[in-house]
Amino acid sequence: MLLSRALRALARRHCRSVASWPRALGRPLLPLSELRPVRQRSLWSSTPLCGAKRPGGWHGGESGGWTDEDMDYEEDDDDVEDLFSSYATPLQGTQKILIVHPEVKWGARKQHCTTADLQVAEAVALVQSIPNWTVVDHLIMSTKTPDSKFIFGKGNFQLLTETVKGFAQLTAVFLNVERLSSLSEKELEAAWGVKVFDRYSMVLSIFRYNARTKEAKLQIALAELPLLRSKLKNETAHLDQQGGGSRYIMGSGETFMEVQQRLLKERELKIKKALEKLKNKRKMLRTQRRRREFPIISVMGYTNSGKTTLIKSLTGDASLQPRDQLFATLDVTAHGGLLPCRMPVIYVDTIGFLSQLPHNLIDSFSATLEDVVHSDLLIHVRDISHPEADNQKRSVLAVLQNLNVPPKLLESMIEVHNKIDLVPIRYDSDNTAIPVSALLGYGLDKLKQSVESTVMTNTGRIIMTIRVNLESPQLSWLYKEASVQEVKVLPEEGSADVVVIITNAVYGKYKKLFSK
Ligand SMILES: Nc1nc2c(ncn2[C@@H]2O[C@H](COP(=O)(O)OP(=O)(O)OP(=O)(O)O)[C@@H](O)[C@H]2O)c(=O)[nH]1
Ligand SMILES: [Mg+2]
Repeated sequence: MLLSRALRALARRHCRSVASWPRALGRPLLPLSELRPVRQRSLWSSTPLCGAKRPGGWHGGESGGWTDEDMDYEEDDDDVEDLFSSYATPLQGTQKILIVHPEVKWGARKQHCTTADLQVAEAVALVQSIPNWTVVDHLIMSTKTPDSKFIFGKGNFQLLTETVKGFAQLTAVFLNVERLSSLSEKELEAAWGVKVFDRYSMVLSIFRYNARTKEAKLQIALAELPLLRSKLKNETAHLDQQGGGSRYIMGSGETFMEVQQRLLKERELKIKKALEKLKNKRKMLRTQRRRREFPIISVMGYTNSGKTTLIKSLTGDASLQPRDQLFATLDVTAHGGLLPCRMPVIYVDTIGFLSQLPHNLIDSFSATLEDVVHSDLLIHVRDISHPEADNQKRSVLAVLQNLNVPPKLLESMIEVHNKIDLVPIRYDSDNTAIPVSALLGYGLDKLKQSVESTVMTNTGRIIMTIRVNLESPQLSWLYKEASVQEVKVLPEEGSADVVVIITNAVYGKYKKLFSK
């Protein structure tokens, strides 16, 4: 690694380089060549449901409202592309990035639950999520003034500037802080002569790279608005210094600042309106699923914990593409599966969580997470081999709390301890959590049993035997409205004993229709 003389001095005196840190926290990342974007069009995948017969209307049915094409597209695609592309973080080409992690050693801003090394490791994994973005080196540098314009004290900042300038090929610096003010960003870029990222703009770049659907693109466009607003503030301040920012534009009755603010407001309204339309559509899809009474199981957890891999193992859906990459899944997709009792269920794959994500970034994606709130069961997937597993759990639970998930749903949540194949000793979870390896298929039977019993309880379903008259439409009605498990024909009596999984409401309807 190319270390300038200044950097070596700096590393010796003021900071620790973590160049030896294992990639992606101990697990080798996939070669970059394998990290290509793959369009995930898997909602209601056409993969057979573990060899079972699809229930009527499973793949579209009479209402035809079951595929992600429905969420995907209408006449105003051009508008969305316009909103998405008119402000782009620099994605093209190769980026060679120096990661700088400001470490606060004392006071209220000190992070107690984690270490600087682990935070740097996550920053490395973030950068490496985008193909052709590489980490040139990473530094941990202490600061007593993390909120100041230059983040570091004068001496450290000077040394850091020399270091940055010592890297001939460097294209960007990633300062591992939640959010830089646009003034700081501008001044740091001026001092270092390269692009400067904070966590907000880094995560947005990854989102941009992975966004495929209209909804994801609009959410990103919304999340970029605060950046545009603070940039505008800076530009106007700069123009004001030259006496231009608050001058009226001829004939318009508005100043430059006012025109720009108005355009941003219009943009925001347009994005929100388009998102609202999609939200209504999502609601409609949910209602349709409900009408068919398939239980919905949302699989959520920290990014890269193995959510997509787990759903792939549970459903056999070959179209799912798990990747060793942060935020590989940006769009909520649904996948049909069968429980051991052969009841069809829907597994919903969700966007991963990340600690220290600015609130408005989460807010922009909250519509996507609404499906979580409306599920019948939550599965929390944790990468138990990860050194930050406990902190990750805390972050996930904090976000769930903010989403106003009903307490009953939270209490019945199943915790899955994934990646046990990476834990060197025999793994036994210390509580009710279920240890699995989604990749190798360990522990899945126990998980399915637990999912089945919790889904039954949460949705008020029961297994019962109903005697039906074979001359009446009772049996075909049950096939349509409930989940028929077994039919034992009694030829002499012209009837059959039918084992069904049925909700109380549907059983009530059955009795009303067929009891004499
Ligand atoms: N060794 C091992 N690797 C696993 C296991 N489960 C998932 N992985 C790997 O972990 C990486 C991330 O898996 P994903 O399923 O994409 O994780 P995710 O939670 O969906 O990630 P995001 O969509 O980015 O939030 C992939 O490289 C998987 O192969 C497991 O049980 N054992
Ligand atoms: Mg995923």
